[in-house]
Amino acid sequence: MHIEREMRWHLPFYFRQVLRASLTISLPLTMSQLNLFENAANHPASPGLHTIRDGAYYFQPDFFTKDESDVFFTSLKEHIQWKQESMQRYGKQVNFPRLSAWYGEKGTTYTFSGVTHHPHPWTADLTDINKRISPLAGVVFNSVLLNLYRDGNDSIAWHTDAEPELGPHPVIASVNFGATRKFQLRHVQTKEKIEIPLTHGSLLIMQGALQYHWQHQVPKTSKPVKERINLTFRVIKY
Ligand SMILES: O=C(O)CCC(=O)C(=O)O
Ligand SMILES: [Fe+2]
Repeated sequence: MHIEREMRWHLPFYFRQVLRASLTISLPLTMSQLNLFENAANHPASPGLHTIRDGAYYFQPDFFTKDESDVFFTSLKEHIQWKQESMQRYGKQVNFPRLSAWYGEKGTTYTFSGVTHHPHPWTADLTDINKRISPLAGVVFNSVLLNLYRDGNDSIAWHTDAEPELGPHPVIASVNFGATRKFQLRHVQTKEKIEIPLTHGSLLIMQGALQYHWQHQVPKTSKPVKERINLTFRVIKY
């Protein structure tokens, strides 16, 4: 198992635990069992920690139960103050292909496309979700960006979340409710691609160096898909 030296120092508690556990449990396995174990772990969407080139991510397809996820979806859809954001491009104001909202502690402002966003205060749902995911991520998040993808025409283009507000080694936890959409990672140098279907109730934690070496996107799809809500929990330094 190869982990960059730089990353090893920044793996949060949970990742270190999982690494230790997976090393321990793999010891008594026979060679063929080990191969099975590794193949399963190599599937990008299998549950658990994935160490990849220049980074690591943790994925749990059913972190929230179906019932919990149904309740969160309905409640977030209704109570979040969804907004159509837009940006100036070639002298025209262009709408982003999704609705979004920014929530967090007072002071966790976030600047993108030259616009500084002030957060709405945490809601009960957001506090609940934060409490559930924080122990796994090894950090307590102080802000969350929400996106509502209304149908297959909504998307987010290739980008990284390595903004200066997030500090040098950001831990970002992505929580998903509603329709399954493809989440793609692309290595900046090698162009290697990893695809993870983000299912109803799934949790994806991206960590450390990953944001510097990999971009991510949720592409449009011509398949008929229902609405999807994605929450990316972040720690804003302020
Ligand atoms: O919808 C997603 O899964 C990704 C959202 C995202 O990358 C972002 O908000 O920065
Ligand atoms: Fe992102």
